[in-house]
Amino acid sequence: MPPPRERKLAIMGYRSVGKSSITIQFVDNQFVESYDPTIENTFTRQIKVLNQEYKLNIVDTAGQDEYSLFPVSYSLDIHGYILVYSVTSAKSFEVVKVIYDKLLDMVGRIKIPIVLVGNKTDLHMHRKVTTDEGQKLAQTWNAIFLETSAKDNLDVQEIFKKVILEMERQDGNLPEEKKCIIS
Ligand SMILES: Nc1nc2c(ncn2[C@@H]2O[C@H](COP(=O)(O)OP(=O)(O)OP(=O)(O)O)[C@@H](O)[C@H]2O)c(=O)[nH]1
Repeated sequence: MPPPRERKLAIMGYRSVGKSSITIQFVDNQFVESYDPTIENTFTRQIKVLNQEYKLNIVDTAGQDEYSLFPVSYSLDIHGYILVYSVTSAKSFEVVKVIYDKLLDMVGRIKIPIVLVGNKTDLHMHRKVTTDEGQKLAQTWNAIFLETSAKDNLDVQEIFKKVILEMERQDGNLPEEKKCIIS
């Protein structure tokens, strides 16, 4: 067995979009209904993707708004980013765009593994951001897009698998997706 590859991820987004809930659902398989604003927490979980073990260190960051300075520490030694908004909050969708722009400025690289996540899909009646809007934004970033519910544990694991695959792809360890096959 090859040794686990250690990778560090940051999960960012506006306040109360479900960053901690996604992380805790992934690490502990549980959902907490109460709201406790995060300052900063780091979680660890090992996960196997394509026969390779990964030790993920996940930095659950404090909620940001459009005026927050992008913390310099989140631009160093982070292998991938999970940018979260809530499908019930148009404001959180606007803020995630601002965070993305700051991220690009700080990191100074065009190619960064990013997964854009629209969380809280279980709250159908309160939806303010359509799937199409999320998908289009991710396309402009060349990022991966997922809608999730941390409450229902819907596609939460997928976020972390996708970010690992994207890291490996950008490192040249996976073949580019074939868009067109001519035989
Ligand atoms: N219905 C529903 N509620 C959710 C979901 N995810 C999170 N919540 C709730 O939303 C509130 C905020 O969740 P957190 O996970 O603390 O959000 P956060 O983004 O970490 O918040 P900050 O630490 O302030 O940045 C809590 O009351 C959660 O229970 C979800 O998928 N569905």
